Amino acid sequence: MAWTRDAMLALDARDPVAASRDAFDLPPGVIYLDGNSLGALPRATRARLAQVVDREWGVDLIRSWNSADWITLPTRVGDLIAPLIGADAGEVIAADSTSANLFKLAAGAVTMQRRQNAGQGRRVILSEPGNFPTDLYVMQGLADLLGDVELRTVPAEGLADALTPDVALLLLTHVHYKTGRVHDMAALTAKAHAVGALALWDLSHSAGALAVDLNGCGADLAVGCGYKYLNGGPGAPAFLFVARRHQDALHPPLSGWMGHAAPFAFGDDYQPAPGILRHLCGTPPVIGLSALEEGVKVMAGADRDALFAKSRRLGDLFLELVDQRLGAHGFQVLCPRDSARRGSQVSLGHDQGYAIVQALIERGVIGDFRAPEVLRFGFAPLYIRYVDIWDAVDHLADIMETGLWREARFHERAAVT
Ligand SMILES: Cc1ncc(COP(=O)(O)O)c(C=O)c1O
Ligand SMILES: Nc1c(O)cccc1C(=O)C[C@H](N)C(=O)O
Repeated sequence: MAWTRDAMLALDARDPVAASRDAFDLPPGVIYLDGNSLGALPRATRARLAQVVDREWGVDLIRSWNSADWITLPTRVGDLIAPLIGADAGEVIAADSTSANLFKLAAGAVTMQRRQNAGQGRRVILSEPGNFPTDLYVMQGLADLLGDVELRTVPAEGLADALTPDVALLLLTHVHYKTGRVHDMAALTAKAHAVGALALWDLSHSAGALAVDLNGCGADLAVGCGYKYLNGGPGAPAFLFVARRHQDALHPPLSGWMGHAAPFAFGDDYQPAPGILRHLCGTPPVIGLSALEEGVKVMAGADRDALFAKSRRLGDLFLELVDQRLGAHGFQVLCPRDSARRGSQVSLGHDQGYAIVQALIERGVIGDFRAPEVLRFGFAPLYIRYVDIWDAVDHLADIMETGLWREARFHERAAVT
């Protein structure tokens, strides 16, 4: 079917989750297709931060750890995130960054495997080339630190066969940040378990974007970002998940006082807290966690089936419009066309990708560019409308037809892309 702008407006009029856009403060004139990198600002966050800063910090000062319940923020936010990723209450905590959490869980998992009989001879952390850089870098650092551990990377198609009895841990990003491709979490986790390995999933591009069922898939461990689809704000705390069955045996490598069983007893010897709490390290970042709590609340209050169905539809429509309108301009589709195999993003390849993205941003259509030549458009289903998809592709077609992207100013590279 040849889509029209009016047809998109009609889809918005019938969209059961359209009203969730009102929970956000979006700048006028901007089509924001970068919520997969930094989510938009929820309206409630402004008031919450004013309350935290002006009242809780400004007036009540240190008393707020108790009176405003600052101390339970990490577990409270973790419990709010849990249903979004198929986890139970008490299995998720909000803490640190995704990079730090990757280290904490991978180090905990590998050393746990070593202590257990099944760990004899297991020295491989298996991942894939082209995984998000921090995932690979942190594992390289961990391998260096432990000395007898090797990071092995195998392309996606070969991962199932590469799960051999020397593997201690499978570490994968569920939705690939560049291509949007989704791994089969259930099948790969089952294969990992069949050889005695554990599975650690990076859900940075999954949480709040598509249905995730960690416990349904038997996943062992997971991490993910708070500032993307969970709308926690720039540098928001991340989250981590430890399946209940591993919680007693998994020792945190960063054995900080906030993960102690009795932090305010101030004893000399470390005793891990029971359950998920032991994965806290230092003092929780209260302002960041308060913002994250507001972001997650918006998602927690929405109809997630409708939301995730909308995600898939937005991506499908974007691709249909690209096929209809951009055929002559040298774009390649780099993401899966099947929405069941794709996260909430579309990735296109073009050798002038950087300049094209800059020209789009100047028009108020904010996507992003990932080297060497990927244009990435993320669809945060809470606030992206069907008509935004039409308008974004319309601008893209115009930029290509007029050759606007050729202007020299669009070719200068910024430090952060
Ligand atoms: C898949 C993935 N993992 C980890 C990160 C980084 O986590 P952080 O920089 O918050 O530690 C990102 C994005 O920055 C990501 O896309
Ligand atoms: N965390 C970011 C940052 O501090 C600056 C710029 C971008 C980011 C990102 O989140 C990148 C993102 N994870 C990606 O998928 O490319």
